[in-house]
Amino acid sequence: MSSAAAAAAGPSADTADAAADAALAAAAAAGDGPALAAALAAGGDACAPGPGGAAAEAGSLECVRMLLEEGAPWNALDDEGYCAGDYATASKERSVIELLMDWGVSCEQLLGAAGRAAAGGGASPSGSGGASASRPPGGAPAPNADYLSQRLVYDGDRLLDADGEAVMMGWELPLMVEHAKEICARGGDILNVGFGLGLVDEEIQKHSPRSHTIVEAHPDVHARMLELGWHTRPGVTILFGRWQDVLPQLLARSFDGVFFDTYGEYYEELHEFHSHLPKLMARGGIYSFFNGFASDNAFFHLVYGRLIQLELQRLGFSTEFRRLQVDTLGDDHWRDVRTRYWRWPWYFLPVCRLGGGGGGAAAAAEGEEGGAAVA
Ligand SMILES: C[S@@+](CC[C@H](N)C(=O)[O-])C[C@H]1O[C@@H](n2cnc3c(N)ncnc32)[C@H](O)[C@@H]1O
Repeated sequence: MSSAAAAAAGPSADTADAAADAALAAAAAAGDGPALAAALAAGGDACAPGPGGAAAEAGSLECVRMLLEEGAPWNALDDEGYCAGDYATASKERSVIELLMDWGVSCEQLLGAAGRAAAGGGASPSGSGGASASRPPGGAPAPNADYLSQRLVYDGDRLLDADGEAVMMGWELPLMVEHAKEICARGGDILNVGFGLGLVDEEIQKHSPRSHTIVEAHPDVHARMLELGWHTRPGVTILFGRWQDVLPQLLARSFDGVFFDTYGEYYEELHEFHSHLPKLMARGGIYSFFNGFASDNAFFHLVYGRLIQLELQRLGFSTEFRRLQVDTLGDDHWRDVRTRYWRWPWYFLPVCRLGGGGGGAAAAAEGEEGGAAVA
């Protein structure tokens, strides 16, 4: 703890200092990150004993900063499966949350850049039913090649892969209704990447866009689209192939609304897709994506939200997240599904506008549901 911080922290600073030293020593001895979570686990007791309040928070902040600077990973989980950010969130220590959030974002940015430079690297999974682990190293051209070559099963209101992983499920319909509403707010030409169950596409159709382009890579899904007659719908164009492969056709157009929801891809693929958006979209156009990154940990999920928000900001987008309520998903929802890929009662729906500015469905909805920036 710096002397300035110690002075500001008041009488509890000495105890906090001692606890911080002990936590730091423990972290150094263990050489791992769980000490960081452990330091905050007991409501911050290890960092800043006492009843809480500003002094305790200042103690926690300095303690966490020291641990991070000593190399404790920001994202290590303790035995309970929680990270330091989860504990800081639970005890509402805003400054500690901010520190961990900023640290996490910086680390992920650096890792991403390093991975890209090495044409490989780790990332976090995406996609509605994205349940896979980190992206395998080696920079394989199609990270979901296995998925794209296996048989899929349409089972009522869900689409499963050969391993029983859910590619898309009907419970997401209320989310897709809102995604469609946002990207169609300006009307015009709409692009959707990833058909799945066609939920978002059915919703897009209800907004009567001037044109509606759908990119889909899986042969079984494409066959389903033809079976359902999507190719005969007025204004609809189906591009069969990976979005990466049909990109030249997409870049020949300009879209007013874009939605991205693939399966078995990773943050790196989303990052790459984003890099094309300024060319793909008309000024004032609205972009959204299925926000399922790191959905097994609330804090990591928020870090990814911030990371993507910053990335889109650099590309000229303003991003806000609308918080939507998700119905309780009981056991019946997950019958025969290998991985329960969603566990939260909320969903942060991204609304990203090229060129910034307000208005649109998101602004209209803000009064109703309350807009939420990530963190
Ligand atoms: C989660 S589903 C999309 C669900 C859709 N939003 C809905 O409302 O039903 C993901 C879809 O993306 C497709 N997909 C996966 N990788 C792709 C890629 N690189 N390019 C285009 N489509 C892809 C999958 O085959 C799958 O149909």
